[in-house]
Amino acid sequence: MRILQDILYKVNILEVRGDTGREVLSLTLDSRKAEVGGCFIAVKGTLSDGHKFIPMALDKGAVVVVCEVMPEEQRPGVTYVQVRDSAAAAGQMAHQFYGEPSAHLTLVGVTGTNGKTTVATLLYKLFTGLGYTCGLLSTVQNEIAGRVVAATHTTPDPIELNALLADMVAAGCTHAFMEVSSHAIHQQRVAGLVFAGGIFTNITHDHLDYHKTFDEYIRVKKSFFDNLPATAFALSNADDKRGTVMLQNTPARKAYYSLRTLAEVKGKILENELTGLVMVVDDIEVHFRLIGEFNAYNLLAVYGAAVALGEDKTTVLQVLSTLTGAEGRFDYIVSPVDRIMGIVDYAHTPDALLNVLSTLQKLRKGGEKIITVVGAGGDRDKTKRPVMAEVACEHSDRVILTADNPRSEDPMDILRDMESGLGSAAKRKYLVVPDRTEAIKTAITLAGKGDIILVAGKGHEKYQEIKGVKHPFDDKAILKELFALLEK
Ligand SMILES: CC(=O)N[C@H]1[C@@H](OP(=O)(O)OP(=O)(O)OC[C@H]2O[C@@H](n3ccc(=O)[nH]c3=O)[C@H](O)[C@@H]2O)O[C@H](CO)[C@@H](O)[C@@H]1O[C@H](C)C(=O)N[C@@H](C)C(=O)N[C@H](CCC(=O)O)C(=O)O
Ligand SMILES: Nc1ncnc2c1ncn2[C@@H]1O[C@H](COP(=O)(O)OP(=O)(O)OP(=O)(O)O)[C@@H](O)[C@H]1O
Repeated sequence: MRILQDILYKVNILEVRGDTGREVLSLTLDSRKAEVGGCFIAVKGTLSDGHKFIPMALDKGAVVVVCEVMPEEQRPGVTYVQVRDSAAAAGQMAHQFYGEPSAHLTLVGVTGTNGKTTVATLLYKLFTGLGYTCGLLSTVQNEIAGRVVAATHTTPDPIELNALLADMVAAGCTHAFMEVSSHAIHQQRVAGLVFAGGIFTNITHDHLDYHKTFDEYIRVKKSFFDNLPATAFALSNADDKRGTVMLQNTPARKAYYSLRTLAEVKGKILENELTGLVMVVDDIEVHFRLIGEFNAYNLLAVYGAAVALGEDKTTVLQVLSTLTGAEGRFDYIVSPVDRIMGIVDYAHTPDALLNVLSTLQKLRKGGEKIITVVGAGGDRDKTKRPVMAEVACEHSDRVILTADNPRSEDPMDILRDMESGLGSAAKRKYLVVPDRTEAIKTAITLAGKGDIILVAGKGHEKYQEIKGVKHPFDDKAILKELFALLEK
């Protein structure tokens, strides 16, 4: 039983009209999901204002309304709570409603433009390998002690988030690892959570459709660290230009990881091959199965976090050395004929694409060609489209520009935006093949023995979203099917 005044315990309240001693059966931010006996929290969103939907929530049986602006007319029998910030209230109320689950877990949040999924997934695998029962909240999927729960967001809304954390506590989890997107920080989806640690991977040009300026994007990410408790650790990448700024005002225990400078967690790459990485970490030489310099950073972040949580260094490195990464992140298959290497990677930002391509360039031994299949998403930051095409052409031997998730946009418009970034030198390198399956097929036709095909942008996704409809689509499965045809 949840009593309203208990759930409101940490909320900054301006005014209450009605009974706060009443029971609340459910919480929702969406009037369409309001239930009899439940509480509707009205939040001002990016498209509309939840306050408009208060009557709808009440018609559906809600008995409590939490809002920033008191409605002019109030219905009898309903409790109205006016708060300073309803998005923050949603986080704090959900945390109380679900029994403060994060306080019963060692919860670590990972934020940054790239690497969140890889780092959170590696942490989940590492701590599971160390013998703990763990939970994971990631873009690819959520996991509760090994049970997979589909993910809708990188970071779910505060109500779903706290419900998932409560499920983890109920399943006996002691640790939880979660991605914290910049949208989530800005919309206060993590308000009220008790973090044991926060990790910063890196920050580059992305999500400017939402955050408008790079400075604002940095400010939002930094606020996650500003709000960590003093009992938590804050671990940042010393080699990222903004790595120090991120931790500037955090009350948490600060530590840095680095491949290039002095830091608490110091790593050095000895070998970087298609078979894995050999690194020296804290004077111990280790072979890792993950590939590429950016994964060296991810591994250092994971190692640093485990050490900050008091785990034994040698045991951590032993388990880490056995792990593979997350699905669709530098995921590869090799064709049975001609040993063409097909790599599926979620790189959908210029920086991530550059990272993958530079990694591949460093890893090739001889004259293997790199053939890149890449597009850009519709209804998202348009400025990155020409840059993605430019990066692809500059760092590959051949490029096939194709559709990603065009969403509501015409794929040809997106492809034209991409082409606008290409000068005359690139003209001989690229082809435009809008159909993604055909584009992958074209790449295979162009590939010779030992060549590398990078299919970038969609990673683990199992669909392609065209005109609002999600069609089944799986880059890795298509590569596999087409590779099998080479045998016939
Ligand atoms: C732009 C954005 O982030 N939107 C998120 C936001 O919605 P919003 O606040 O803008 O919603 P809105 O449509 O303006 O409505 C305002 C309020 O009215 C309510 N409403 C609306 C209609 C109605 O009939 N009744 C009603 O009560 C809504 O529930 C909402 O509370 O809050 C919702 C609840 O938390 C999210 O589901 C929604 O995610 C949308 C679907 C989305 O696509 N978000 C993406 C961009 C996102 O969050 N991505 C990041 C990862 C980014 C990355 O790293 O790649 C993520 O963490 O997943
Ligand atoms: N530390 C890193 N630095 C730069 N690029 C990285 C790093 N780790 C992974 N990448 C690249 O970025 C892509 C996205 O990686 P990952 O999914 O781990 O990041 P993310 O932050 O979770 O992104 P998203 O929130 O969009 O899922 C990977 O497919 C990989 O190519």
